[in-house]
Amino acid sequence: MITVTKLEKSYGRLKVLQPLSATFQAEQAVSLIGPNGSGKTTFIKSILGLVVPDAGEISFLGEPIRGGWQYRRDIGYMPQIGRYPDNMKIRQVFAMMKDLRGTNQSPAQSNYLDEELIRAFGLPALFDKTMQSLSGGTRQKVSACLAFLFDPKVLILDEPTAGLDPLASEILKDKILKEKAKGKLILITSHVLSDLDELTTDVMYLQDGQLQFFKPVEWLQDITGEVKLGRAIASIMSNERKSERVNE
Ligand SMILES: Nc1ncnc2c1ncn2[C@@H]1O[C@H](COP(=O)(O)OP(=O)(O)OP(=O)(O)O)[C@@H](O)[C@H]1O
Repeated sequence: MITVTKLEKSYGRLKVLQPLSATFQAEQAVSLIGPNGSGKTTFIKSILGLVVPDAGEISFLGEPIRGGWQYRRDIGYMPQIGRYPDNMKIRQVFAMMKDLRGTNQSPAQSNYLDEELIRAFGLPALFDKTMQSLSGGTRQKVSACLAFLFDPKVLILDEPTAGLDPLASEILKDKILKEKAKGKLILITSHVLSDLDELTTDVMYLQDGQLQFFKPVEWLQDITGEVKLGRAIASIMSNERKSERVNE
């Protein structure tokens, strides 16, 4: 569904993505994990066309994305920090997004809106609040609802539960599981690995912009003997550190 080939990105002298290749298929829920600054958001933004890579190629459903934007209609994106016009009310943000999507869309496509999460979060009661007046968590809820709104084939979620209260986190995780069951491709980053346990089919681990591994979660569980993602990753990382010390 998405193929990334030898992707590279630097900011000045800092190599943020070393040549990185990966293929993502429908029905996968890929957890993109790595330390702060390892290049996860840069990788995601490259797929979304928000960061222009220095080298390499990304294709979506077999077509290179370079210079194109139509493919973005098939991707729902929840950014780490959503930015919205301060004075716009929540209802206006949703209306604006629907208007933008409504243009050049066939009636059949424009009819289907997934507003389940809007109701589950109780957002209609807050529709007349302006974006600048919202708490961080409520702003995150708006971002989440927009990612799911147009029933996209792919969901890219950057730290989706950060800032959400426990109930909202569970509501969002249930929604992600539901969309996963429909066979969508889900790409998700989080530092809260316990949030990923139920969801993950595959783990992509980045460090210093380099892909350390991209494997099914069962592989990770087998080689570490750990069921929980957090423990499995910790086990791999501490073994790597030990072997680095031996090689020093
Ligand atoms: N626009 C930019 N200009 C300069 N440097 C940047 C820019 N965007 C990202 N970087 C740098 O690239 C590196 C990777 O950043 P990125 O946001 O991709 O990491 P991350 O793995 O998502 O981190 P986190 O877990 O903290 O969200 C960091 O060192 C960051 O400072």
